[in-house]
Amino acid sequence: MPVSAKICGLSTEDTLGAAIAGGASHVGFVFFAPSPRDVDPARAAALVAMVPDHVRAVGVFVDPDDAAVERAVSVAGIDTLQLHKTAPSRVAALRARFGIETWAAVAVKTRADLDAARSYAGAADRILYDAKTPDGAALPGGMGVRFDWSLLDGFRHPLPWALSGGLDAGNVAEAVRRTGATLVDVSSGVESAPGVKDVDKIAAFLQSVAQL
Ligand SMILES: O=C(O)c1ccccc1N[C@@H]1O[C@H](COP(=O)(O)O)[C@@H](O)[C@H]1O
Repeated sequence: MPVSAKICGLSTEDTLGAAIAGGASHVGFVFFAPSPRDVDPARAAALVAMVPDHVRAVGVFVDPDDAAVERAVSVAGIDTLQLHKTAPSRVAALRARFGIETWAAVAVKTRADLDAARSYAGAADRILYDAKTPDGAALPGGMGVRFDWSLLDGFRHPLPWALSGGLDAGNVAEAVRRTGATLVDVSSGVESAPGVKDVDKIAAFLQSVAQL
């Protein structure tokens, strides 16, 4: 099964170009002020304008209000929502209102955390399994934390899904082998510092994925 990749937290033309040239299926833009990757809708619009039709432009949000999503969709032109810390009813409401593909992030540390995935059946189009970040952390994602991939063993996924959390060029092959993921998502694993994407790391990650 071919594996595709999302490069998340892009904020510059050169790193977005590296993601597209390297074969990313999805590119992500973070709309969350506390994040070092936060982009405003006007800046995101300039970047999304570079994204070819075969690559999806994903907006990453943390329990957003309608106005924030409206700006990202209508001004920036994102075509997929990635929602962290957002209740199933709210995910369903945003998906219905904006009518675009919608992902629900499920933060995983223990097997019990996977139960949350079932509550998104019918509300989201895809589950993004991400590592739970430490209590009190500034961000619910994008911190390079990974979870125990064996927790997914035998789990009956209620929806199509993707894997994220602490992935990088060196571990993505093992992550895919261990979990069977067909879509992987990386942010800090292709950075030289928080919020600073690295074109060589992006290329290396996408090369690792292309070899799977
Ligand atoms: O990247 C961020 O700043 C961010 C902020 C708020 C919610 C999610 C965020 N990132 C997402 O986190 C995962 C994993 O990131 P990492 O590879 O472990 O650094 C990824 O899906 C990002 O989209």
